Amino acid sequence: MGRTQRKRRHKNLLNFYSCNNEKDLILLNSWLKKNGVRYNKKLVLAVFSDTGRGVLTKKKIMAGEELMNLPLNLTINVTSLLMDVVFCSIFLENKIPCLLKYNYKVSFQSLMAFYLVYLKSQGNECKWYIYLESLPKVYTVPYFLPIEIKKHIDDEILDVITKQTNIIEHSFHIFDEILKNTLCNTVQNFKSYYSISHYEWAYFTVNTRCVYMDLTKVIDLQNINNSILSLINDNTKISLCPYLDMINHSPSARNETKLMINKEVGVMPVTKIDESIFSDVRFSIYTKNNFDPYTQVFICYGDSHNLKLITEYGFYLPSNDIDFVLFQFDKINIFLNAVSIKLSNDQLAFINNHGLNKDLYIDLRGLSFNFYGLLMVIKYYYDKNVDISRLIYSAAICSNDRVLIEFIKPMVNDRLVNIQAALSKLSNFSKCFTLENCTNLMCQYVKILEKFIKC
Ligand SMILES: C[S@@+](CC[C@H](N)C(=O)[O-])C[C@H]1O[C@@H](n2cnc3c(N)ncnc32)[C@H](O)[C@@H]1O
Repeated sequence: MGRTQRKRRHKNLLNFYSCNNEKDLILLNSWLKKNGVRYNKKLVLAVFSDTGRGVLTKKKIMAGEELMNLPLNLTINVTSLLMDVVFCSIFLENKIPCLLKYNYKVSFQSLMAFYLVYLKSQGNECKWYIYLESLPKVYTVPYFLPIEIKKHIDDEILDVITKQTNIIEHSFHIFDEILKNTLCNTVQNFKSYYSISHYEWAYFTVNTRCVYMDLTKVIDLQNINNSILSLINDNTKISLCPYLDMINHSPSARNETKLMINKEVGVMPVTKIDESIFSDVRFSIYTKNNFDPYTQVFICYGDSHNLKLITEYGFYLPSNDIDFVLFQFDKINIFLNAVSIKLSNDQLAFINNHGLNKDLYIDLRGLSFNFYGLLMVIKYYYDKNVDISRLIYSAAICSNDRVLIEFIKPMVNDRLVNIQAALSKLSNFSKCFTLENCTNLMCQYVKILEKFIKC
């Protein structure tokens, strides 16, 4: 090993420690191997100072290399729920016709969460016990912040939490009623284990760890009327994949997944699926990046702006220049009324038809296209010298009309002052990781708005 290489390795070594001694992870590794997981020999689990637990490579990884692949029956996906006879009988043997009553009423994510609680309630008798034990015990999403802190965090963060709360409470109660009325008498443990806190944990396990998995090539999900899938109002394309879900996110990572189907399994009807078929189907993930020896391996989870990362995954990326501050159309209207501007019906129709009531935000580059277009409609719609439709499309090229920017600055300033006041209130609470994520994002909002006001 040359001097530069030794130095680099030493520097990287400072950023993590290995998980070799952690009981849960040793058990997880041997359980996965026993059940047919194949992962790149260069990879090991480690704890990193900046991201926590993740995956480290001991040797160089080149773009195009497979990171890991696992048999489908070692993932928790839609077929796992459908093949679980006892779980399905909770719904199918019930005092209420729940498939009808709750037709299209819950998301697949909620159903997966309910299934996870069911698995968890089985303790060490569950096939997934070792995997379930290796999962985080708590999540750092702001959903779990105490109410007195939530009162002061920014509206955008609060909006997401409110939506999450509605979904979680609504689906929790539906499943609660189904469980209370089931005639299946082998789920007594589950009945006493099922609680809002266990359901919340399961919901965020699914939220933070699921990967996209499209099984339409192997199962036919069309005729689902008499199956538990008639409850769901979205698609089933998410899955929990042990070990793969140990890989952390980087916005610059690029990767691809694919289903590897060995023998001709055809497209199975929902009613005919059985476990043996799926040992011949494997799920594989490839990276399109190079990773140096003794560095962390990342994949990309999708959107990387901090509002999403904080509220859905519980972490914050510093110096993230894709962050933006949203302004709701309703709030802009309130500002307009305060400065004695009332939009006419024609203006409102134009705004609706052009979608100018959505995606209204300011980022480090300034006003979004829609925000700028909306301001144009407000200011120039009745100007006889202006063709408003043409003008809006010119906004894609040039968006620095001082009249429009100066016009909106008081509203932007109000927003800035409110965030600063909220930050000052939040500074009185004792620090915790989740609160810090929120205040970091709010400081980022301050930076964006100050830059806009100063321009
Ligand atoms: C799919 S899991 C990855 C493994 C996880 N770190 C663990 O300990 O089990 C996703 C979670 O990892 C954490 N995470 C992922 N990427 C991160 C990053 N770049 N920085 C900090 N935390 C990250 C977040 O808590 C996120 O909810």
